[in-house]
Amino acid sequence: MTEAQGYETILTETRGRVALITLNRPQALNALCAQLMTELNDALARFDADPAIGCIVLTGSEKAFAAGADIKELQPTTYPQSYTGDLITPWDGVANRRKPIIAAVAGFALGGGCEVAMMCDFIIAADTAKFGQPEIRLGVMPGAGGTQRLTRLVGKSKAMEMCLTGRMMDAAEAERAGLVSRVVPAAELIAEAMKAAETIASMSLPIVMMTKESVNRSYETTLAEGIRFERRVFQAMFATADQKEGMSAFVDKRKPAFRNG
Ligand SMILES: CC(C)=CC(=O)SCCNC(=O)CCNC(=O)[C@H](O)C(C)(C)COP(=O)(O)OP(=O)(O)OC[C@H]1O[C@@H](n2cnc3c(N)ncnc32)[C@H](O)[C@@H]1OP(=O)(O)O
Repeated sequence: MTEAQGYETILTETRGRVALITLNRPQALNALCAQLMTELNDALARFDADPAIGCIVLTGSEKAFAAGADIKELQPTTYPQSYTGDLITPWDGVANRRKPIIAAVAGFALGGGCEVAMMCDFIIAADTAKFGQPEIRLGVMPGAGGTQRLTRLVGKSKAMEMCLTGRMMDAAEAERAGLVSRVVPAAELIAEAMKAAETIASMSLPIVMMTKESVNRSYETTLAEGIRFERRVFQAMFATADQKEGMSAFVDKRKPAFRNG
């Protein structure tokens, strides 16, 4: 079902328990202007809060997932405006959602576009995808988490090279480096991302959310703390009806019917 929500820079659609958000500024290669980020955040918050939605797919166009922050908007910004306006902090809304978000990337994912893709829980790339942090060529550096998330995903050497030279990585290199979970033919990108999202959305929502939170914890804490966190969350899962249903269904040789409780 396509929904008219009054957005101008994104399109939203729901298919069963999956929400599909498409960045929609084709004339600017989906450059991430303030309005687009506000609309994206609003849509993500709405789907995150909607109990009928179990997973979100975020995509762009064939030519560009997003070619970065909107350079024309940023160009006249002064330091006081940048500091007091805290321009990039609203972008954190993408990373702070509790339901899984899959980035389906075709074409350019550059600068802020690469950073938004990395804020998602995993990236499925079309064979046309190109990733890069070219900010240095504009006289700045990544400012929406790129120096941190890229380094954690691909390691210091490759992250340093990409941030210092602005070199782009193609889809095959991105897969080898661990930036993307897999590469698919461009014509199959949305179908593959939707299939993965439908699989996730068919699982128990509380268990999905606890799993996402636990994996993310590995970025933020020591191994010992992370394992303690995982242990507590794992123990709590035995208080859910879906744990009983999932394991009973296995024993009974039938498909589980999760009730998200
Ligand atoms: C600073 C922070 C926090 C984050 C950032 O993301 S800074 C931006 C980083 N991104 C870039 O530097 C990429 C900029 N874009 C390009 O280098 C090229 O557009 C390209 C290599 C992605 C594609 O080149 P192509 O020749 O195929 O297309 P263009 O004619 O260059 O672009 C078409 C159309 O889109 C406008 N465009 C592209 N990217 C941006 C952008 N990031 N911000 C604003 N506008 C962008 C481009 O100006 C052109 O529009 P006009 O025809 O109206 O000039």
